[in-house]
Amino acid sequence: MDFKTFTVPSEGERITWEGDRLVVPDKPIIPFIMGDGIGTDVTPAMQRILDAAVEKAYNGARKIVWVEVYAGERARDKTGEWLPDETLKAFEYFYVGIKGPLTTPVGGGIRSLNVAIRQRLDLYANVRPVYYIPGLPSPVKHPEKMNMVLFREATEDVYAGIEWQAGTPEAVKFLTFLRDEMGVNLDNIEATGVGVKPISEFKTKRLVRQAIRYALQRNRSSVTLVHKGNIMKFTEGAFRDWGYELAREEFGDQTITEDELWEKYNGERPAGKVVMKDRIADNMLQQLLTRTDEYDVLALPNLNGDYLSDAAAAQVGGLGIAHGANIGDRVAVFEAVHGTAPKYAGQNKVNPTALTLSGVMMLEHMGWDEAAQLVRKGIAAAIQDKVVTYDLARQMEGATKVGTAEFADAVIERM
Ligand SMILES: NC(=O)C1=CN([C@@H]2O[C@H](COP(=O)(O)OP(=O)(O)OC[C@H]3O[C@@H](n4cnc5c(N)ncnc54)[C@H](OP(=O)(O)O)[C@@H]3O)[C@@H](O)[C@H]2O)C=CC1
Ligand SMILES: O=C(O)CCC(=O)C(=O)O
Ligand SMILES: [Mg+2]
Repeated sequence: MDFKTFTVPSEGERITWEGDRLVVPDKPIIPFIMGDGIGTDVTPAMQRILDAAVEKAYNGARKIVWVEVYAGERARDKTGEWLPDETLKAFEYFYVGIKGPLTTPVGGGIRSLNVAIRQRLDLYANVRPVYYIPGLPSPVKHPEKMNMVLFREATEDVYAGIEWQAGTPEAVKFLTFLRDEMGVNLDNIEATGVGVKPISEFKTKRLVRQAIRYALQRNRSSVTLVHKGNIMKFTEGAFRDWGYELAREEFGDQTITEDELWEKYNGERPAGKVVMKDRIADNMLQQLLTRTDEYDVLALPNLNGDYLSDAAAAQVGGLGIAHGANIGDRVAVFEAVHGTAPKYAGQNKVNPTALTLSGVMMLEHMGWDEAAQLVRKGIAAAIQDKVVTYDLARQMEGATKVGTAEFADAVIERM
């Protein structure tokens, strides 16, 4: 495969698939996007930590061969485009990659590149684990009760980008159609913006399938469908109904509903079965705080998943810790939950843990569990020793506040 915007390193090899198995060579080529804003702070720190862990775990027999692919401001400067096709092709070709955050302007300008990457590579499950690492500061009394994995649908919902600005001919045409042809009671058509929220059976079911499989493989107790289906009946309500339907159709022997749990099993979950629940999203946001340990795996439409990920992360260290992955059927691109935090860009200040733990998810996806464990150990020890970046230091007593690069050093020393 020929690329013009970057040179494929001669040293490494490509990760491939053999049937259902990911085949990872000893020197896999991993494409990465540096990211805008704090991307240039956290991405090199993450790479340094992962490199040290791989070196230590395999005594030099394995090595990640990084290759920068371009998106966002660096792509615009280099190629004149925000998201060159080649970048998407690189992720498709190399199958596993990682990205720093990319800026999206509010109210106008380019559409989200982060969303575009997920949509165009069909990375439909945005997976975000949220759990407590001992020693993390928290605004709640029992942060250790938090242990959830969010499966957020990442290709549709209001993120599909089907919307028109107030006063444009498209908005007026669409709203006039709704009023005149569909009988919708609308006034002020000339001064109304409008967006469309597609939620489909196929895309809901494939997301819920991944969530249930994950729960079964890891003996997690429940999968909760989080929706606002009382109000958005045919989108979020349908998300709930299709989720339950999928569980019945494909996992009938391995899942039970909450009603069955109480009626048939007296509240005692039978071994090997996952309890399917659903909650309305506003209630779920308070239950994150009040009944934290009653929730395990969550499956959510795109917008709910976006909101809930940051809210849940706040209970266990915040956005400096929150990590994740975008997983499709073949390709996976790992990324932190946070954005570009522009006010801290280039200051060697922010926490690289979120992107580094996303890198740990990448190592585990590759089957490099020994290296992943070393990184987890180093991060846990640095937090225990209270050697942390500003975000955690400001919530702790007796912490040693360090910069991004120095935190990476502290992790490496403790691996
Ligand atoms: N996937 C992606 O690439 C994402 C991109 N974005 C984009 O990022 C831009 C900025 O978005 P914004 O809403 O400000 O959200 P951000 O997540 O970028 O930042 C919000 C706040 O979270 C804290 N924070 C974020 N990252 C870290 C970190 N690594 N270490 C410590 N603290 C951190 C900071 O808090 P404090 O101020 O309290 O110190 C920061 O001000 C927007 O253009 C948005 O579209 C947003 C989310 C995801
Ligand atoms: O794409 C963006 O700019 C924001 C996306 C976001 O907040 C997220 O994916 O969590
Ligand atoms: Mg978000």
